[in-house]
Amino acid sequence: MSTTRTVAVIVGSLRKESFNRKIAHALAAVAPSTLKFEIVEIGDLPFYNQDLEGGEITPPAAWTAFRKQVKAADAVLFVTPEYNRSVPAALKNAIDVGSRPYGQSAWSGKPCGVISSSIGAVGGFGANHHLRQSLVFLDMPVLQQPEAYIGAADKLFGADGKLNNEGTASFLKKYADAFAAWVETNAKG
Ligand SMILES: Cc1cc2nc3c(=O)[nH]c(=O)nc-3n(C[C@H](O)[C@H](O)[C@H](O)COP(=O)(O)O)c2cc1C
Repeated sequence: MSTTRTVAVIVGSLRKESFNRKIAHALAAVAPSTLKFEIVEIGDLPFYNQDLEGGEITPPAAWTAFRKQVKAADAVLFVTPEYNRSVPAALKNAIDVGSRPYGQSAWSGKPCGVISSSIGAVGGFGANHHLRQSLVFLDMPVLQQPEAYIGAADKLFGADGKLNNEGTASFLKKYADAFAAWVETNAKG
């Protein structure tokens, strides 16, 4: 019997009707049942500020809760838009918050995947690869193939918020299967 693996899903957009959030849900719906996806919200995390923790100082409760949620997961899936050819500030802040205090990073060693999506044709390639730069330093094994740059995101969903593009649906299935195998190979324990 396969082990159930929990996946912390980090959505880089804070927008209620975010296409990236919808993509995250669409992927979870077709993924193998061994993966349990939980979106970990990042919108209420105060900006990282080293003055707010260390020694006798109690860090913001939202940071502590976020770190705990990420640490509890077996793997991480980032689903993010591209902002000005890079990673949205909210996502970068979440990465920074999770990476501290020094030596206690919540990210360390967790297998992960990166899906980027935008309404443009390039599918968030810039954000995808800027994010990968941080993931190297955070020591997170990243799924390499298939790469996931999903363009024209505004054309993929119906009025009910459901994916209505067959090509994208079958790509997400392929991605989810590869991600499940990657997590199984790289998860600790
Ligand atoms: C501040 C900002 C910067 C953006 N920069 C880019 C960009 O560099 N490349 C791109 O393809 N789309 C860019 N967009 C458009 C996004 O692809 C679009 O807003 C998309 O819907 C964001 O994803 P979401 O639906 O998950 O919020 C930008 C949007 C915003 C708000």
